[in-house]
Amino acid sequence: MAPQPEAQYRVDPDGVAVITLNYPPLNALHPLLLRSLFEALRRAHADGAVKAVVLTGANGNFCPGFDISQFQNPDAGAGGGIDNSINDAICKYLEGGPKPVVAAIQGVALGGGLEVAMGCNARVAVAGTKLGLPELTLGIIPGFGGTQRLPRLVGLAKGCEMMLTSTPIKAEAGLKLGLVDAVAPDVGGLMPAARALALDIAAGRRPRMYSLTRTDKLPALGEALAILDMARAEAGRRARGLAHPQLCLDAIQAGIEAGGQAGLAAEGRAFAAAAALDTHKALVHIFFAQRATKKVKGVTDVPGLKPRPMRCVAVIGGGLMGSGIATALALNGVAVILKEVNQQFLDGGLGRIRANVASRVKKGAMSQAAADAALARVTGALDYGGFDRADMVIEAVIEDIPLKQKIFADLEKACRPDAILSTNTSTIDIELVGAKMAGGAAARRRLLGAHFFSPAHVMPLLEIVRTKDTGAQELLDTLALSAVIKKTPVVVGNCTGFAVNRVFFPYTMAAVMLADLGLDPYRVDGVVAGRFGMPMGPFRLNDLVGSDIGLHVGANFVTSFPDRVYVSRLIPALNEAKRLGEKTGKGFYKFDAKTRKASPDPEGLAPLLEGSRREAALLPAGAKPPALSDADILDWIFFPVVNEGCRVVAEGIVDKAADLDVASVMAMGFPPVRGGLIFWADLVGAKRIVARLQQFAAMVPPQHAGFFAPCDYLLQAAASGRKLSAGPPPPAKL
Ligand SMILES: C[C@H](O)CC(=O)SCCNC(=O)CCNC(=O)[C@H](O)C(C)(C)COP(=O)(O)OP(=O)(O)OC[C@H]1O[C@@H](n2cnc3c(N)ncnc32)[C@H](O)[C@@H]1OP(=O)(O)O
Repeated sequence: MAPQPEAQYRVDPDGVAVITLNYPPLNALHPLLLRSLFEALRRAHADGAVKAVVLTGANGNFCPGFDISQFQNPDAGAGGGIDNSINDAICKYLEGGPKPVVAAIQGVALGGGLEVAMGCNARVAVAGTKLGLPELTLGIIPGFGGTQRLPRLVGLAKGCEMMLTSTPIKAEAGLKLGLVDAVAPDVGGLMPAARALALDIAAGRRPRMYSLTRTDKLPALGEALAILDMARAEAGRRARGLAHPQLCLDAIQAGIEAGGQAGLAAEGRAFAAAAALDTHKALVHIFFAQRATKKVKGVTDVPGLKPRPMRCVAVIGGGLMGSGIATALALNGVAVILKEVNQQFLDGGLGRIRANVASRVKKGAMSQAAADAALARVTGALDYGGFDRADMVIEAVIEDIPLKQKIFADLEKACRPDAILSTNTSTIDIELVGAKMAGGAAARRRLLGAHFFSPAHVMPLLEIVRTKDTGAQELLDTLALSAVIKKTPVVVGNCTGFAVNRVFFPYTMAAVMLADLGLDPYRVDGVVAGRFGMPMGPFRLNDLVGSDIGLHVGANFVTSFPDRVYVSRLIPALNEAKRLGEKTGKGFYKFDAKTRKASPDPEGLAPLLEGSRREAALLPAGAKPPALSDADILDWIFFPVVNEGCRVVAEGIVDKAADLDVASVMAMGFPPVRGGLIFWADLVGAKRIVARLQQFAAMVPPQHAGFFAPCDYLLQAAASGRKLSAGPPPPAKL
């Protein structure tokens, strides 16, 4: 039976009523839990035997905030049903009731969880507890009084910073700032400390504090307004064009100018305004989609199937990818064998791992002792001796099919029969990689793709590629490993480019087509990055990846999907001119030798563009480039991407459409505020996308029209009104 939200109530002999939030796993504030909490508080205030109240959480945790699933519940109403009645109840029963209330916090107090705690008269937290208001990452603002109480407890500048960055702080920092009143060194010390504090307040031995009406941490009005102005400018810079950070600051400002109570009313209005925006829906979707990637049909739901520990992983190839993968493993407690073909390459790979780890120490992300421990987990190897220790192998050599085939044939002999054999290829068919393995079905069970994104120790996604033969056990083990190394996994099917690269090949091709039509590449990049919110435009991305790699990878798509690729002279011309991008100092852009900063290079690019345009002949001789607006440019580039995404969904390459949303956000930088590729496409509407694709197809010579041809899945959605995110309809019953 599903757990029921409940605030448990008991009164101890010392006169302390203990109210325990209980809603597994983490005690999120479901509306029923809130109702039960206020009911328990009413009881405590009415009970003559109760002197004081301690509010705590079950399941080893205090509270991660309002139950986010309520935002997706159509019966809950707008904004999950949150209205000012909750703020009124916090004021009446937590902060201002007849008995003092002390929060006893462990695990996390986030969002509404921290807001409830701040509504108490004091807070005690276990060392290491995380405290924060991350609502902005969900496209909303704190709605249980956080915009008012946090600045009054920690100061205006710090409060704004905590809300705008959504970054939690630890209890120890909270003590220094005044967010908590005491820190218990361990869980055992929590309840006694909270109980003693509550009784002290009840007996008048300690003052009873009301954070909503405190002003001692607030600066004078002029200074406060200057801080808010700065915060607005910073929010504008960080969250380009987004409304909810500004709404959050509006609510804070209202409270500074007119007092906490007026601030609560303003907060309610600002919350409702933020909750009505698509940004909020998109970010909530990404929150759950990201967690759902870990649940894979036929793998994580198989009764009795348990992940095996991956204690030692061998990485073959110490280049940029291999050393990044090895770094990610070593940093997270996994022993690594790094194999290279000669001492010079091995030294290079080990050096890169050292540099990756050192940079984390330099940034303050880890201690030198932890860095030393991570490096001690890495062993270099020039042959397969010792590979019998490996629970898994990740091959990360160059994209050369015969070389990979030889490696996998060798691995079959060198590794234990239960070891997982994986390749980090970004495009090559996994079955082709394992084609020379002798072991038949048993060998094919343990073969899979483990596709990392560069730099592998930083980028958060791991694409796990299954063939039709990959075993559920091996997939489960790899999913578990991804959790150990803190990557979000997406399990995908085997095809050219898998999910991520396949969906994004039209991104560059559509952009190159625009350049061949006479549009300025720098304008295109500006629109895609500045207006749409990608981290960089397609031409700048080409320079980051390298024109040589782009050409090589692009060739795979030309072979696999000849009906819908756009082949131009432009990228080959860049290769011939040695304009490979950042690594040669020039590509579409030129790069400062010292700072590596990119700047446009229209003169250098002009001859290449002219040559490519001439050869492409997309326009009749002498015709002017089409007058495309910024919105047209975005449609031109992203609708073919959506179209390919629809094919990926329809073919079952992803388990569910939301997996593609997560993959597009985490690997390609698709703006999370748009909810990922397919979520965004549903907001735009299949009908409009089809109409635009057909319009674009008519603008180019017939031999290129296939690039824009809508796939069946998209056409059917446009005709039926079915959501693209719904996945392929089940086969009709005979
Ligand atoms: C009015 C108010 O101001 C509005 C709000 O409070 S909005 C909510 C604000 N709070 C947040 O944004 C915090 C969201 N949660 C988190 O950041 C992380 O879950 C965490 C840091 C608490 C824990 O992280 P981690 O240990 O990696 O576990 P994680 O997998 O994320 O969560 C465990 C489970 O709890 C669920 N969960 C966590 N927080 C939740 C929440 N606030 N509501 C509903 N479910 C939640 C997750 O969906 C997951 O469920 P699953 O096992 O079924 O997939």
